[in-house]
Amino acid sequence: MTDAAIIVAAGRGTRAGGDIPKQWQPLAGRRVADWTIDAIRAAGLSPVVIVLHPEELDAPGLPADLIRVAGGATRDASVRAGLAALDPDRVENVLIHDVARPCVPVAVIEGVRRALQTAEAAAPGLPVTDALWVGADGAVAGIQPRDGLFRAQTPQGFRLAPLLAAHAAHPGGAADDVEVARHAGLSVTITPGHEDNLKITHPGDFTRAEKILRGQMDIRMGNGFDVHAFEEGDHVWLCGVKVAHDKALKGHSDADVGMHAVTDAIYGALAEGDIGRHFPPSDPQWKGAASHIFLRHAVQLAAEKGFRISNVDCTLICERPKIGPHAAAMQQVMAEIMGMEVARVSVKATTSERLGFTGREEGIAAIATAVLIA
Ligand SMILES: Nc1ccn([C@@H]2O[C@H](COP(=O)(O)OP(=O)(O)OP(=O)(O)O)[C@@H](O)[C@H]2O)c(=O)n1
Ligand SMILES: C[C@](O)(CO)[C@H](O)COP(=O)(O)O
Repeated sequence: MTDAAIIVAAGRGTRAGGDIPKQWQPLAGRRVADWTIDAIRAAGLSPVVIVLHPEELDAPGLPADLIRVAGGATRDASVRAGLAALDPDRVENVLIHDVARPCVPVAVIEGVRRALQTAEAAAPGLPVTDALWVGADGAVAGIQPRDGLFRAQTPQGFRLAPLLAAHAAHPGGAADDVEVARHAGLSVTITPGHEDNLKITHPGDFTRAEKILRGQMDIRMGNGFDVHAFEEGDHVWLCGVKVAHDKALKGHSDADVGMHAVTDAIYGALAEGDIGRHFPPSDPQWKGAASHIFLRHAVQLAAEKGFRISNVDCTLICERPKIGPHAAAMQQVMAEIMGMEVARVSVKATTSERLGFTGREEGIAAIATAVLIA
């Protein structure tokens, strides 16, 4: 039995403004929804259902393992659609989260899951700390005691079977799933919420969320440098592309000097040494190996450590062959290997003005930079 998640993302975000619904608007270099999905997946919840507006069911760029479901006209209708996609024989608990809360700290999610070990329902809340007024016509008409009042957050967690029954019995129009659960008589434990777990509701909330996410980011940068000498041959491999040439590059593997520099930049950002440490040249199994094996390993290692590659930039240093005609293809191949957008992969070249070993056409050098973000 597993703990599943439902991310409700079918709303229109009318209060947030903008040309597109808030979940698809940019936030700290990605879309709001991308941050929310990553936060939920990082907590180890599985399966993850995402409830989308019927016209956005084929939204691009979402992880392939998400279960996509069409939502309804209200939040509770969307939650019911998400619940229907879960298998009660396999899912014990379900955590329901607003896509509009992209900065949810993992501790908030863990707090809910921990409480569900004994409670039938649990949700994060923050005690109200400001004085509360009742307003009328722009004036204070009364004071509302704040004792015992909480601001409700998500994810809200429940045993799946009782929550399904609670939603089936509810007349509709609930603000959240805690309201539905309580209507059915379930007891809901309050777990610690967090100020960072704001719900993007109005235009100014994007700036607040961006500050929080940028503050949480772990940004690493690495560089890589590699050189391979020429030998007799009729082509070279550069950044995954076979380029016809009147020489070949000499090396233990396929001698793809550009891909090696990028791979070393990723290892460098992770403080994980270089290719030679992970694929020793003394090991005969790597003789003639295609360099994408090394690059894939570095990318996998980054993912295991919780990093995604934000961008890479590689400069090839040679007089010949001319790189310009092949640069777009090189970027495409490298992006595919790394699972990145092509626009985040740069391959360019320079000569060394006929100076030094590259100038004398004795070999090719490559330098690369990679930025990783967790
Ligand atoms: N029919 C709806 C309405 C809301 N939601 C989701 O419920 C969450 C909380 O709702 P809210 O913040 O109010 O989002 P919107 O409904 O999109 O915003 P607005 O009310 O400003 O239009 C959001 O993640 C939203 O996508 C949903 O899945 N289906
Ligand atoms: C579910 C919720 O985020 C808990 O605070 C909140 O009730 C959603 O309210 P909205 O009016 O749909 O934004």
